[in-house]
Amino acid sequence: MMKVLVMDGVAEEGLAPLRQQQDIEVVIGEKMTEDQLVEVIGEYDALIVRSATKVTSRVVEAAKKLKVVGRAGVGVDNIDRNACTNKGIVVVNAPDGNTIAAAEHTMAMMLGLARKIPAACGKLKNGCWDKKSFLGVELRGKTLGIIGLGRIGSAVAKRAQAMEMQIIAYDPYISEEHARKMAIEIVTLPELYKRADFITVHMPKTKETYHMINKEAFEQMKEGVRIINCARGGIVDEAALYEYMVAGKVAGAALDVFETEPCTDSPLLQLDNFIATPHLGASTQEAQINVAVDVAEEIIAALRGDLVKNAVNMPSMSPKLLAKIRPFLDLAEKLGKFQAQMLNGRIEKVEVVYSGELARYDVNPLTTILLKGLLDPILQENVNFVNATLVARNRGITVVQTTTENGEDYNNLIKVNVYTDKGKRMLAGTLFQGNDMRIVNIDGFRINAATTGHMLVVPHIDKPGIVGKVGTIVGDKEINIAGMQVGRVELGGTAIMVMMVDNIVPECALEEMVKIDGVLEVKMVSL
Ligand SMILES: NC(=O)C1=CN([C@@H]2O[C@H](COP(=O)(O)OP(=O)(O)OC[C@H]3O[C@@H](n4cnc5c(N)ncnc54)[C@H](O)[C@@H]3O)[C@@H](O)[C@H]2O)C=CC1
Ligand SMILES: O=C(O)C(=O)COP(=O)(O)O
Repeated sequence: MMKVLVMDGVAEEGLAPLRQQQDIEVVIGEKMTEDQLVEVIGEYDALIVRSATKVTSRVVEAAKKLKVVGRAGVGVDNIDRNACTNKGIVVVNAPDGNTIAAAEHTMAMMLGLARKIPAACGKLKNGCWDKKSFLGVELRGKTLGIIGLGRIGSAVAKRAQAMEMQIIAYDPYISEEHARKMAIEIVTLPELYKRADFITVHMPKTKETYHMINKEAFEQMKEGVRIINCARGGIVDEAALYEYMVAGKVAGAALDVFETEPCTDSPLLQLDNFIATPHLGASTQEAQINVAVDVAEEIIAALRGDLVKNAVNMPSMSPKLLAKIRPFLDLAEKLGKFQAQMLNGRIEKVEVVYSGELARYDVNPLTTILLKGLLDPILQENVNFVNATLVARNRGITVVQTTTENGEDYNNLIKVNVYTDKGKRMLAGTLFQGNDMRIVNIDGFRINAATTGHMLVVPHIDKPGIVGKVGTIVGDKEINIAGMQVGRVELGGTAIMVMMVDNIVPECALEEMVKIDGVLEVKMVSL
């Protein structure tokens, strides 16, 4: 039975797919300290959190069976991704489910600021009918500066356009074409600060974005600017914001997120023109069901060893791409595993060439799984789809990946050259119609071998008697020979024999074979 710990009040409706699994037990956790989580995490195979639970390196280290951490939401800054990656734990999020909720909350904040609704409401509830103090401004005709034009930023832009605002945006990672299609003007950050009446941020908290809205930024802004942060606490420097609000340069600010959460004692909370909500951007019924369902499906996929769509620490892919490349993933892993058993010496470089139809796809996931196949049998540590690239890099292995339209004689071909301190090995495989996986080349010798079972790979000098002698040794060990292939380039030169056998041939028999005159090397490969 696999156990999933669900924290932070993830919507029950969304957990139904998990509860339907016969072999998965769902445990709803109460709020825990780091120490408490460290104590219990060892029993769990999966953990689901929102933003409150911090999945620190200590928690990850204490995990014994943990395979996946799911974030029922977007931001994963509360999860130590590096620690998870090192340990081969998948981190998944649910990036689409709360976009509208966060965008609508941003609009609510903007309107609340423009019309001072919270302060007016508060005064009225205290028995004061004050019409004079709450003269507002209209959104129509104002310039909205959006920093971070991703899912939420774009959804905010669309809604603000309906309010007849002019939208300018700064996002160094999106194309101008994308912005132009949405009738948004891309500008530099200083220009955005200079022109915007309202500024809203919608990017992750990173080293780059931490305190991005600081004194220096406020200095460049318009008198009377209004600031909204429904993204992450810390993007706006709260001390600087307070200073510029008190000085009157910032006419109003609305924060849904704070550098330290929960936050109940910030001096900002004393200011009338400051609006705050306790990290409610994603808190709609709809969004909570969406993200819970999405994350539950991803958790099931990860626990079953299937590929997940929204992994944040490994190559993930759209269902469409996944459907296309899934059979190639199996082939790539087999090629890696095959090469691992053929190698002599320390791996220095892995070169993967994808050709034919493969040149049209994103082949990064193929290289990752090939590395997993290659490194997992060799290394003591657990190598998987999450940490394979990192493990290779940490071991100083150079990985080169190229694509070419020219598939030689095949519709598709994956060729792997592995360079070690003892030389180079080449292996190529293809997928024929009907997902028939084949090894078609070993070290330059053309063959046609299946990618399952056990095989003896014997490079030798092409001369009579060798195949028979190898076969006799196999037979003496009572091992059945299921099939055989010989690849050679020229008569009397070197050749390769691939003998399919029903069982693993013992080491002592391999030693006997190496002594046969003309045998150059003997490798036992099991796939
Ligand atoms: N308050 C809440 O409850 C919620 C907060 N969020 C937060 O909102 C933020 C945005 O979420 P999404 O739009 O879904 O993410 P996204 O990944 O679709 O968009 C983020 C955008 O920020 C841009 N960006 C990254 N670094 C930047 C930089 N230095 N300067 C300018 N732009 C930069 C990226 O290019 C990307 O276009 C995240 O931090 C997320 O955690 C999301 C949902 C709810
Ligand atoms: O999805 C996000 O990034 C959020 O910030 C939502 O946080 P929450 O799940 O409401 O704690």
